[in-house]
Parts: sequence; structure tokens; C-alpha cells
Amino acid sequence: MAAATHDRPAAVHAEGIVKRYGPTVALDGAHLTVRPGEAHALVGRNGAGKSTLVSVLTGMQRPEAGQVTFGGRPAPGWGDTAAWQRKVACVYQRSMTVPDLTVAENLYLGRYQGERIIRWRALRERAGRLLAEYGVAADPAARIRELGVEQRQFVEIARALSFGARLIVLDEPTARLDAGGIDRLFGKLRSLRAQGVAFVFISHHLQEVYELCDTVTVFRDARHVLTAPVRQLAKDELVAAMTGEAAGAAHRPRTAGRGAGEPVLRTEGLALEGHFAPLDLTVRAGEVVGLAGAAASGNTAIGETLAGLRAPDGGRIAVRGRPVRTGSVPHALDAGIGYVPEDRHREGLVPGRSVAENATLTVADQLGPLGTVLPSRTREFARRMIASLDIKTTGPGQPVSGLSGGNQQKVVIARALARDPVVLVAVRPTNGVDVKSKDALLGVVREVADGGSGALLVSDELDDLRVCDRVLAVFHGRVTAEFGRGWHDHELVAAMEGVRGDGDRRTTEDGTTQDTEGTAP
Ligand SMILES: Nc1ncnc2c1ncn2[C@@H]1O[C@H](COP(=O)(O)OP(=O)(O)OP(=O)(O)O)[C@@H](O)[C@H]1O
Repeated sequence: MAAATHDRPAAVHAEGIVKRYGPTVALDGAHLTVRPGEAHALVGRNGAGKSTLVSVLTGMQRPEAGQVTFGGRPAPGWGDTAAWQRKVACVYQRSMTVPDLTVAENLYLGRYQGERIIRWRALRERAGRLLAEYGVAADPAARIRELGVEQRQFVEIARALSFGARLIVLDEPTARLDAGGIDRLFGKLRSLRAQGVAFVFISHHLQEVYELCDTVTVFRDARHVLTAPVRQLAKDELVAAMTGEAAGAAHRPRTAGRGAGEPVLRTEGLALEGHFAPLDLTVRAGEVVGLAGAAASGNTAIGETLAGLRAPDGGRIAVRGRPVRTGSVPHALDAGIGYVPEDRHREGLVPGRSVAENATLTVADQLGPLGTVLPSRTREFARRMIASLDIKTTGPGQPVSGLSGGNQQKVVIARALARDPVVLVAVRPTNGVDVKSKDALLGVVREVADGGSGALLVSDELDDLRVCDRVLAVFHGRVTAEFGRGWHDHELVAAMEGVRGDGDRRTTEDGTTQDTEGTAP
């Protein structure tokens, strides 16, 4: 199906790109060529330089050296935003659209500068035609905040195409989509490729690279390492190129727990209407428990309720047998619930503060006041975390804003570990984390449990869930199945999606299937 062509000039060609941030060399003579109609994966470890290249290719950052051409013509002048928009767009994991404006307004944002009167009805009609042209099912009058991630991404793609861009960068577009959403996104990308639109696809999910892309480029330590047809590169060779280690050197985290002890976390009838039905959950010392479910299953809401971010409608939470006041983050923290949020930008970090300060924010009272001089204990803890979570940074004193996305995520995890939590609740902790660091991170979660705490891993990533001693599948706000070790991928995926078929059959706790009603709470 590959629509990539070699007889036309490259959709984008970049060469000799150098970009520095102070002492950090983010790109060191990097190059990339993407053909029209190609789906080109750009992969590399956290901090390899992928986002920096994207910011250069989209005119957001000016490189110190190098050239960029689109369709064989030099890139627009620095600062000529409108001209860049006609060449290329990036759909980020975090939406660049304006949530309080309508779809129609977002589609035509910035295009009517200088015009005194905007005809709203005509604008909505034009937006409707535009969306129909690109096969996007979204109401032009709906506010962006009312749309799901999937529709928002489609609106952003339609917006880019309507400016004339024939190159679209997708930065981890699948991170917040469920399996059906990923299928629909890939279907749309395939049909656009057939029309000659080229994609740069950034993902830490290598299986998606194999599913969607025809070419892959690997960056390592600010440099281009290889470009190859995806089909000619085995997955372990790809990982080896990313890590610089021999193929097969990557190890899986240990999965054998020491056996469960006393309950460290217990919920009784914990419920949140519209999100999850009354839940009785027990996590024991030494145990890693998985809460598996798709984005809308309610598993994230359970994690957020345990962390005190949401107030439940009813039910109780106890840590080591002691009741925890629900709906209060400070009480959850004091009770020993460590929390790794899904959205590190919103809930995770203080950008101007250093790696060490951010990693220890919750224990500031134990380590001494935050100030310009780092207390030695803060720095010492940060150093340990930098080593064990493999954080790529110039040191504990570097502001977190200077870290790549994946490395920021690791700082959020460090922060949750700083207090020696009795139970660690982590929501999709490996989101945006590279293949090798994922192993390190899951190994740390395992160590937390082996050290006598408990861990609850909220995720839909099978590779993450493999570290668990038990996995509970959540569907429509209810735990529908429980698995011990040794589950098969297809069983867990089926349980996460709710097994539909004759009479809507589900797997129950003892592993059998039965007819259920499958109603949402
Ligand atoms: N604003 C900034 N200030 C200082 N250093 C920065 C800044 N942005 C990026 N860097 C550094 O540049 C290097 C490349 O970062 P970049 O964000 O391009 O990596 P990446 O490959 O996109 O990583 P990830 O997979 O984690 O998103 C990193 O060492 C990072 O710390």
C-alpha cells in the first residue's frame, strides 16, 4: 500500500542540523528525509533529540546550523508562521487547539486577521464542508473541550491539511487512544498517505512503527544513527540502534514477587457515579496489582480517587488498616499513598524548579526549606533517582523544563517514591518513556513491592502489566475479571474490551465466562 515516491522532491529534507541549549547539544549534524506519501517513524531514547528536530522542522526553533527544504524549496523565513503552516504541522499529544472555542473557530483560527466582520454561520458551513472533505465526523459548532482525544486529533489534522500542509508530524498520537481509536487513526493516515500526504510518526510503541510505517529513522545522543525500511529491520536490531547496545541485550524486568503479606491498601464500596461502580480492592505488601482497562474504563478515575484528586460518592479507603479521608490529596499523601499522575504537565512538575527540587517536592518538610542552595540530602536522593530511573540530565540542579518529555515523566515517578509510599498508585507510568527506560522503571516498581510496600499499576499497556502479580480487568467501571501470573495477551485484551458476542459474555474472577448485563454505573 506504500504510497511513498522517490521521483518527486522530498516532502521534507533536513541536513546538518545543529541545535544547542546552553551546554546541551540537542542535535549534532542531524538529518532526515521524508518522501511524499511516506509514513516515516522517528524513534530514539528519551532525550535523543526527536522533539528538538520537530521544533526545527516546524519553524518553532531556529537551528544554529543546517538546512531544511520542503518539496525541494528552502523552508520559509524564520518567524513567518503563516508560510510554515502551509508546509507542515505537528499534532502534539497535548492539543494545540483552543478548548473553549468551537471546532469551526479552531479550524479558521488566525485566518481572519485584518477582516473586520466574521460571518459565523458561513464559517460553520465552511468548517462542515472541510471536515466532510477529510472524512472527520465532528460537529463544527461543538467546543473543542467537548471532543475526545481522537476527534481533536482529527480536527487538528484537517486544520493542517486545509492550510495546504502535506507533511504532518504526529508526536505520540496513540498515547491516549484505546485500541479502536488507534485503528481509526491509522485508517485515516493510510487513506491520506494514498493522497500523497507524508507523516513523521514519533512513538515509543515500536509495534505501532511496524504496523503503520514504511521507513524508520533512529536518533541517538543528538545524532542520526540509521534510516531503513521498517520491514528490513528486526525489532531487536531497532532497539539495539536506539540503545547503542548489542541486539538482545535489553532485559525484561524481574517479575517474580516474594509473595503477598498484610493488606496495605483496602477499599470497600468505593464508588464514583459515571466512572466506577462500588469497588472492593485489596493490595497486599509485596504485591504489584494491575488495574487494566481502556481509556474510558474507569481505571484512571479509580487511581485518581485513591490519590484524593476525586471525591468518591461513597465507600472507604484504608491504608494499613487506618481510614483515609477521601477527596483530599494531602490526606492521601500523609496516609502513605504515593501517586504518579497520567498528565505530568498538569499535575506533575514545577517547570522552573530543578530536577532535585521536583523529585523531592512532597518531602520538602523532611529535607529542609527549598532555596537556592540545595540541601545535600535532596541532592543525594535526586542522584540516586537519576541513576536508578536512568534520567538524562546535566545533574540534580538542572531545571526540569530543560528535560525531554520522557525524562520529565521519570522525575514525576521519583517524586512519588521520595516519601517511601506504603502503596504506590501509578497511572500509565511508562507513557512517553523509551523502551529501555521502561524496563528500568518497571523494575523500580517491582522493587517498591519487594521492599514491603504495595503497588497499583493503572494501565492498558500489556508490557507494563506483565510486572504485576495479579491483574484486574476493568470494563465500564466494573472489575470484570482477575488474572494471576501467566495470562495470555488475548485473554486480557478481551477482558479489557469486555468480551462481546452472543449474550455479551465476560470473564469472571474464577476465569470462567458468564452472561452479564454490562451496564455502566
Ligand atoms: N528547553 C530546553 N532547555 C534545555 N535543554 C533542552 C530543552 N529542550 C530540550 N533540551 C535537551 O535537549 C535534548 C534533546 O531533547 P528532546 O526533547 O529533543 O528529546 P526527545 O528525543 O524528544 O525525548 P523524549 O522521547 O523524552 O520526548 C535533551 O538532552 C534535553 O534535555
